[in-house]
Amino acid sequence: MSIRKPPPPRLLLNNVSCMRNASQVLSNVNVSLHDGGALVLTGANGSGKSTFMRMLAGFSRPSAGEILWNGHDIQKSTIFHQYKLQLNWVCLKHGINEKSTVLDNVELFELLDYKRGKAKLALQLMGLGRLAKEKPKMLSMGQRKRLQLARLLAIDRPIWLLDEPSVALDDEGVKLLEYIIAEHRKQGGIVIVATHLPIEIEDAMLLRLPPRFPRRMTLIDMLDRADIS
Ligand SMILES: Nc1ncnc2c1ncn2[C@@H]1O[C@H](COP(=O)(O)OP(=O)(O)OP(=O)(O)O)[C@@H](O)[C@H]1O
Repeated sequence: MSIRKPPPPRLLLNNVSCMRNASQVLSNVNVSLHDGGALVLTGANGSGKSTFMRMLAGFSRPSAGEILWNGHDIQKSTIFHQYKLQLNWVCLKHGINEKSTVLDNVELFELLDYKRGKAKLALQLMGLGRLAKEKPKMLSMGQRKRLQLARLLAIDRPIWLLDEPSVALDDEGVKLLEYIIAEHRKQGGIVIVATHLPIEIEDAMLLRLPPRFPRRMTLIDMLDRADIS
């Protein structure tokens, strides 16, 4: 009987460190994700969550260690080109074109990905169907976030990098976000979320980054000492 080797993780961070502006932000991070996996990244302000996401998206290079996709180092240019096409990225900067309609803002993303036909449905699912023909200036902050999430659904790439995806969402929006994450994982997608806000993601790995500059005093202690009343 032959024993089959388990498949390598789809994504592996092997002792990864990262510098920003000549100072060490991430040190010796190890993460392994298979299809359908999820990682929730938490930590204090400045602890390196966005740096982690930027590194995975290829905007920053690890200063040590390696990031492997399907067992290949993403820093190799031929691999990186293929790897980038797997990524879907949501962050606090909305990247919304104010001159186009809400629908065009999703369809443009589809077009860049040589896809079409899912934009309207994605907007409807995110509760923006009746705003599809409006300009983004008509959208609230939470609706802008929903527009970003509609893009995720429309272009449907396997690895989702979500930096603070629930900021500005109402309770229903957070439930929708949790729902689309769960559905994406059922299809074998991988989801990495950096967040300060609570989010329910079943069986997600949790990585809490240590604070970079531990505070000796909290703001409350300082106010207490100053005796402001
Ligand atoms: N553009 C930049 N150039 C140089 N250093 C930066 C830059 N942006 C952030 N940093 C540094 O990198 C560190 C990590 O920042 P990062 O944005 O990754 O933290 P974060 O955990 O996402 O924080 P937050 O919770 O506030 O969003 C910060 O302490 C900051 O000093």
